[in-house]
Amino acid sequence: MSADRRQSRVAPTRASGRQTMVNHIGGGRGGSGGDGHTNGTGGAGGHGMGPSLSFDISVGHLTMHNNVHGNDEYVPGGPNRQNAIGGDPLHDSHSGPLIHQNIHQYRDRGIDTLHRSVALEAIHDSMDSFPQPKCHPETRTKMLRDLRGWVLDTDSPTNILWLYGPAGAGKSAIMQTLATQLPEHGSLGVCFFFKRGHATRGNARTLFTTLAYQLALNVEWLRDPINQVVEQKPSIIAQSMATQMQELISKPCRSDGTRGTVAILIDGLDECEGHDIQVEIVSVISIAVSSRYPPPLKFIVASRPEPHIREAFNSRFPLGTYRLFNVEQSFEDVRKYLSDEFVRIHREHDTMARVPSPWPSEDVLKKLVQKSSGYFIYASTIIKFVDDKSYRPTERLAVVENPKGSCTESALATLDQLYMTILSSAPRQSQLIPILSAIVHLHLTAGEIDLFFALEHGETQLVLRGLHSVLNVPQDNKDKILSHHASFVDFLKDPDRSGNFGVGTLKNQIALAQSLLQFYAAPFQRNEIQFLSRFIRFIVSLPPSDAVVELAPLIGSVNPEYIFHPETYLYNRKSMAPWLEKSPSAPLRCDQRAYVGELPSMISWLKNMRSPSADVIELWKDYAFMLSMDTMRYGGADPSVQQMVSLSPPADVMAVWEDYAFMLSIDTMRYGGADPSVQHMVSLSPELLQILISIALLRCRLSELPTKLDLTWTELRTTLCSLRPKPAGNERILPVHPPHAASPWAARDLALQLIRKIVQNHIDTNEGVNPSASRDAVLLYNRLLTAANLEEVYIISQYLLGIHISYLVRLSPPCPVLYRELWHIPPLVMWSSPPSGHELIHHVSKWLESFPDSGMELITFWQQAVPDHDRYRINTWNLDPDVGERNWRDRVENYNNMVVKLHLPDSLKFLS
Ligand SMILES: Nc1ncnc2c1ncn2[C@@H]1O[C@H](COP(=O)(O)OP(=O)(O)OP(=O)(O)O)[C@@H](O)[C@H]1O
Repeated sequence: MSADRRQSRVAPTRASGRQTMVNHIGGGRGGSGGDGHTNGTGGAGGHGMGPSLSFDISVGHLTMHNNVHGNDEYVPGGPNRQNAIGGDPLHDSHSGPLIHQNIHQYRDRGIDTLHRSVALEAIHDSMDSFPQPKCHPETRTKMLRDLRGWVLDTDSPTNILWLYGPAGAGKSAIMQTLATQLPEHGSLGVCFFFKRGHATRGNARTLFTTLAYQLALNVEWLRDPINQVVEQKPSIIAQSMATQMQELISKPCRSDGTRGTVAILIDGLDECEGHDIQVEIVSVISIAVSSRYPPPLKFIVASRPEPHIREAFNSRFPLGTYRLFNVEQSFEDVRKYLSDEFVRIHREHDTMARVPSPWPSEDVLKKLVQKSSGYFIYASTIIKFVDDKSYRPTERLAVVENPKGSCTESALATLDQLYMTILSSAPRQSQLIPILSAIVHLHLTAGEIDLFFALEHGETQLVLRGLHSVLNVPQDNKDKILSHHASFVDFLKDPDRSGNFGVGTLKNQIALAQSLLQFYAAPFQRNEIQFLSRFIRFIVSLPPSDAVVELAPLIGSVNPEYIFHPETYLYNRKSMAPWLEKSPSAPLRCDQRAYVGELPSMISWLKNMRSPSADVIELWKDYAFMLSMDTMRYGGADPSVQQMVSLSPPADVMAVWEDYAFMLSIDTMRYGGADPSVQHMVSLSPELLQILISIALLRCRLSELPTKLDLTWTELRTTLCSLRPKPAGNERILPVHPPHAASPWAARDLALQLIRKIVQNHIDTNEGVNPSASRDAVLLYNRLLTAANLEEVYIISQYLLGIHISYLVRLSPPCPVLYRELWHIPPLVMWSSPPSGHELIHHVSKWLESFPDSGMELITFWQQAVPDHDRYRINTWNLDPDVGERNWRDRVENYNNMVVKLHLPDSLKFLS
C-alpha cells in the first residue's frame, strides 16, 4: 500500500444480499502491535507510522465496518474492547495498527460517524477499568435500592441527582453496580466513567458523543433519531458540549416522550480535566433538564464533594430541583465485606489450611472496621495486601496490625498514593502544612485557624478547597474540620508515609505552638478564650527537648487576660460536669482540678523542660547583638532585639506560671475550691487589702482587677502573690500589731478611686457617646461574650461601678472627703440607672448613720438629692430593703470567710 494519502469509498446499498465495501485509506504507517492472546487480550501497540484503512463491508442486511488507522501516536494494542482486535499477529504484520470492527445495520451511517468520536473505555463494563470497582454482595443495598427507586419513579420531582462522597467512599462501585442492576429492573441506562489523567476518560471531549452513541445502541427508539442527526450534520461530533447535548441527546429523546425514562450515569466528574469543564458539564445538563419540555432522562452525577462542583449545583439548580445523595459511612457494610473476604482468603490460600477459623479474631476484625471509618478504601486496600499469593495472609495481616513494621509502606501503599495525589494537586501548598497541622493536632475550625494564623477571614476555607475529598470542611467556619477517614490523619502524622506533607514531626508541632503562642501573647481579643486549656494540653504533650526550650519566652509572655478569663477555666468545669454528676462522692476534688485549669500541668511540664544551655543563650545574645548592629542604621534597637536579649530561662517562666496558679486558686475560692495555702501574715498592704476586698466583697474576678484597680498584671501578681508561701528560710518578718482598722480605710480609698473613675468615664466617653473610650466598658464587653455592642455594655459597666461604690462607702469609716466626692457622680449616670441609684441611696444612707453627728439631716439631704425622686421610688427595680440587707450581709460574710481561709488576722474582718 502506498504511503501516499489516498481514499476510496464504495457507497453501501440497501439491497439484500448485496455486499458493499467502503474503504478509507489514510496515509502513514502503523506501529508494531503487541502479542496477541487467545483470550483476546492484545499486547501494546507500537508507534503508528503507516497508512490508515477504513472499509465497510455490507453482507445482507449487515455492514462490517473496519477502520485501520496508522498514525504517529502510541496506540495500545490491548486490552481489547468488545469487537475489537488488538495485537493480532495478522495486524502485527501491518506494523500493528489498531482495528475496530463494528457490526451494525448498514443504515446507521450517522452512528458510524459517532463511533469515531467515542471513548468506549469510559462505558460500563469496559475492559479498560478492569477490575471494576463494584459493591460486594449485600453491601450498599439500601443506597442502591433508593437510587433504583429514584430512577424508576416517573413522578419524581427531580431529574438530576448529585451523588457525592469523600475519596474512596465507594461512589464508583455504587455507580458500576447500579449500571448493572438497572437493566435487570427494566430500566435503560448509559454511562460515562471518568478517570483522572486517562487519554480519553480523563477529559470531556467525548462525553456527550459517548453517551449519545450508547443511547443509539441501547435504546431502540433513539437509534434512528440520533443516527439522522449525525448523518445530516457530521460536524456535530466536533461541536460544543451544549450543542451536542441539545442535538444528540435532548432533541432525539424528546422525539417520542412516551417511551419511558432513560438513566444517564456520569461517574467521577471531579476526575475530568479542568474545573471549568466540570462546571460547564453541570451547566449543560441543567439547561437540558430545566427546559420547558425536558427530555425523559434521569441524570446521576457522582463526584467527590469538591467545592466548585457543589457551587455549580447550587447555582445552576434552584433549591429542590436536584437531589443530593451522600455516600455515607457504613461500618456494617465494611464489616460484611471484610469478614466475607477473610473467609475467602482463608479458603483459597494453601498456607491457611492449619490456621483455625474464624480468622482473624473478632477483635482484629472490629479494629479494622473501626480504622476504615466506615468507608471502603481502607478495607479494600487491606484485603488486596493480605490477599497476595506470594505471602502468608497471617503474616500480611500482622503487618497491617502493627503499623511500625517494616512493610507498612506497602500495606497502605494504595491508600498513601491516593492521599499523596490529592495533597499534591491542592493549591497553595506552602500554607497547607501549618493548616493541616492545626487540624490534626488541635481540631480547629476554619474560623479559629484564620484567627490564630492572622489570616484574612475565609482564607482557610480557600486554602482547603482542594481537600474536600479527604476533609470535611464545614461551610460556616464554626464547626471543627474533620478528616473523612481516620486513616488520613494517621497518614499525615507518620512522616515516613506522608513525606513533605507530614505534620507529625516535632519541628512542625513546635512551629504550630509558636504561632498560637504569638496569638496569646498579643493584646487580648474577645474570641477563642476557651481554647487556651486545650492548647496548653497540646503544649505539655510535647516531649521536653532542646528544641522545645525555644517556646519558653513565648510561654512566659502569654497575656494573663486569657489565663484569668472566666471562660478559660469555667469551660473546663462545664466539660467535667457529666463526670461530676456521676461521682457525687468526689465533687470537690474534681472541681479543684477544673478550677485551676491546666496551669499545674504547664508548671510541671516547665519543670521538666531542659534549660537552654549557656551556649544557646550566648548564641542568641550574639545574634541579638549582630542584629542590633545591623539595625542601628534605622535609628535604634528593635524592640524584638530587647526581647531576645532577655530570653527567659524556663525557671523564670515557671515562677510566673506558679504565681498564676496561686492567683487562680484565690479567684476560684468562691466556687468552693480548696483553700490556697498562704504564708502567715498579720499585716497587709493597702493594695493587697483592696485586691482582697474586690475579690471577696465586690465579687470581682481577677481578670477585672487590672482595669478596675488601675494596676498592671505584674503589679497585681506581685501584690497578690505576696501571700504565697515562700521557700523555707525566706519567711517574712511580720509586724505584731496590725494598723488600726486597715480594711475600712482600704475600702474608703478604693471608693474614692472608683468615684473618680466613674466621673472620668463619663467625661472620656463624651457622656456615653463614645463608649470605647471607657476601659471598664471594653473590659465588660470582653467578658460578656453574649453582649452585642459596646453601647449597651457601657451603661452596665457604669452602674456596676455605682453598686461597687455603694458597698465600699458603707464599709468606710465616716469621712467628709468621701461624702463630698459622692456629689461628683454625674446624676445622669447614677439616677438613670435604677439598680445602682437605689443601692447608692440605701447604702450611703446606712453609712451616714454611722457618722458621729449624723442626725437625719445629712441622710434626708442625700436622699432628697435624687432627681425625679418619685419616679425613681416606684420603679420596679426598687430594692426591697430586706433583700438589700441580706445581700449586703452575704457579701461581708463572704469577705470575712476569706480572711479566715487565708489565715489573716481577725482585725481585718468587717462588721456587717
Ligand atoms: N460496596 C463495596 N464493596 C466492596 N468493595 C468496595 C465497595 N465500595 C467500594 N469498594 C472498593 O473500595 C475502593 C474505593 O472505591 P471507589 O473507587 O468506588 O471509591 P470512590 O468513592 O469512587 O473513590 P474516588 O473518589 O477516589 O474515585 C475500590 O477498591 C472499590 O473496589
